[in-house]
Amino acid sequence: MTAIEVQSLTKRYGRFPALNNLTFSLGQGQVVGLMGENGCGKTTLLKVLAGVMLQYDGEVSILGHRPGPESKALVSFLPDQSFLADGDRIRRCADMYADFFGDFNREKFDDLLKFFRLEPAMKLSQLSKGMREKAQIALAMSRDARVFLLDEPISGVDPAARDVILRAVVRHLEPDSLVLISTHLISDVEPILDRVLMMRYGQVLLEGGVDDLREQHGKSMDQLFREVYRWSEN
Ligand SMILES: Nc1ncnc2c1ncn2[C@@H]1O[C@H](COP(=O)(O)OP(=O)(O)OP(=O)(O)O)[C@@H](O)[C@H]1O
Repeated sequence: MTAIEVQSLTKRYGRFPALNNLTFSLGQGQVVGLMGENGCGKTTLLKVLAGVMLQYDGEVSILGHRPGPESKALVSFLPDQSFLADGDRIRRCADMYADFFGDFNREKFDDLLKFFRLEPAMKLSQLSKGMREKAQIALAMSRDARVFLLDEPISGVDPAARDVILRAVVRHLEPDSLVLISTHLISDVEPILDRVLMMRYGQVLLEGGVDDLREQHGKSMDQLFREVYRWSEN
């Protein structure tokens, strides 16, 4: 079944189209890398899909729902900026998540905390950047959601932490879930990707299955990304 269907999506900030007649669809049961240069529209797209940005032109459907309360119940969104209050402890963040989201799964959360070697009593203000990213990923991935939208979940953390975070992303994934993960760290993310969606100027530049693209071009996604963007400049 199609998880995300986007047709002729345009989102303007003033007169500037951050998303420009964007069309694509993504099926369930895969991990998709959303890639592209700074400012190509990745965060804007994720915000529209997450239902936090409701003013746009075009058609967007998440498992058959327009972005809104019904789609939000099925979508777990990890924004690119920290959404947790510094003064809180991890335990309190989990309680708030459980209050807010009916599909919050405490067992998954406890497992992910252990996996990350984090303690419920830890205060957010005392966590390093990498530990904080881990706490946020643990919260976002502990929902029994159908679609996960992760905006740069491993930016600014060391390579070992990136690896652990990515393993956590796929740890409890249901076979029919879709994960859309935006990143500039392509070679780090590549091992968990089934598909890539490369964007430029608010449009799709290249889309395809990772195995097919590798076979077709004989290149890693990181190499392909560099090449595709070089071609499109000429
Ligand atoms: N609130 C805003 N007001 C005006 N312009 C905006 C706003 N948010 C984003 N933009 C512009 O829209 C375009 C797309 O921004 P967006 O943040 O979606 O890109 P991105 O691909 O996520 O970039 P990055 O890789 O740097 O995170 C950029 O040109 C940006 O300057």
